[in-house]
Amino acid sequence: MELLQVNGLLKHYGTPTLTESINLSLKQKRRRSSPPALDGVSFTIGKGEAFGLVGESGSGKSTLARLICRMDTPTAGQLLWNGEDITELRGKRLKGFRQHIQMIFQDPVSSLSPYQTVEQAIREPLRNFGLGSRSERDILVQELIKDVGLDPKLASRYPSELSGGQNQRVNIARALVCKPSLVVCDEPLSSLDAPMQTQILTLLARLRDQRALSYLFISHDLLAVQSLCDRIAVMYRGAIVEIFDSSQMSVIHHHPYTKLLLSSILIANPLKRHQWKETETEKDDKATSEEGGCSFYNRCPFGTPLCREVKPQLKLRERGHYAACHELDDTSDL
Ligand SMILES: Nc1ncnc2c1ncn2[C@@H]1O[C@H](COP(=O)(O)OP(=O)(O)OP(=O)(O)O)[C@@H](O)[C@H]1O
Repeated sequence: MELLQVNGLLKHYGTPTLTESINLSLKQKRRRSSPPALDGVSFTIGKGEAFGLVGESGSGKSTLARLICRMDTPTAGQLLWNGEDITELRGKRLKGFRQHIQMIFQDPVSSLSPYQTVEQAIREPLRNFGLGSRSERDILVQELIKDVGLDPKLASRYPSELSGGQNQRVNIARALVCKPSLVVCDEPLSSLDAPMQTQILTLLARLRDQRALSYLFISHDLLAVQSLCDRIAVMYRGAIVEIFDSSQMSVIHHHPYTKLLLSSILIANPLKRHQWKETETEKDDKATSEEGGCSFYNRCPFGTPLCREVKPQLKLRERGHYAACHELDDTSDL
């Protein structure tokens, strides 16, 4: 059985409240309701699996992370945890569930209280969830400090007295102290320099093996995701446009948006990376997903009238490879 099953998640932030809607005309309502942050997202994460999520800024990655951790509720859709529906969990049951999914955030310093030492920050979740006796907590905290590669002498230091990498290790220890099954890592490398990114990636890989953890690993960096994850999902404008095994990244026929992401890795000069974006101006600006077509149509060099009219569905192409693209329909039918 899958650890986590995400079924058709929809999140709409821009919907006017009931009172507001009464006073708005239909035209005003249409203008007020922005496109959904998540538009029917479905995937699964297996036990012990590292599942990567990539996509540009604003594509809905953090929204998805927050919904999975039940820090926010979806507008529609379903979340199953070990087969149990957790979409509507409330109160004590929700608090109990939170122990099983922990999150690591982008900014290691602001994720920690400036008034807590390393030791206090790691111990806090144990107290919140009422786990272990005082001496058991002491042992767990000391073990974790060593396990995440921190010098035990740093235990009494505050975040301002540590480097970014050391603070991120504290966040990782804090996330692991309650022995979660799934850790959601939301851009955990992006505020670190390159050597530190490699160290944290290596640490996450080791901890996963040692503790049989599952990860939802979110990043802009496709290579970092490939190095850690078993499978990769690519998000564009609130939808998953492709899912593939990371071992297949260099051999499969990708969705055009993934090709664009891959080209940004392969083309060293940043000014030459986004040449595809210029196609936006060559096409009818009104032809967007709002009218039912492919949301990538305006940026896609392969777009056809069918892409403008009909939204492509995420379909199985070959073993482990799903993509939402009419162009790939043609190639897979060959
Ligand atoms: N609390 C909120 N209220 C209103 N709109 C929001 C809220 N949070 C996110 N959004 C909108 O939802 C969309 C998705 O945002 P989200 O932060 O999930 O994207 P992201 O892919 O994580 O971006 P980034 O990589 O920059 O963090 C964006 O259009 C954003 O403006």
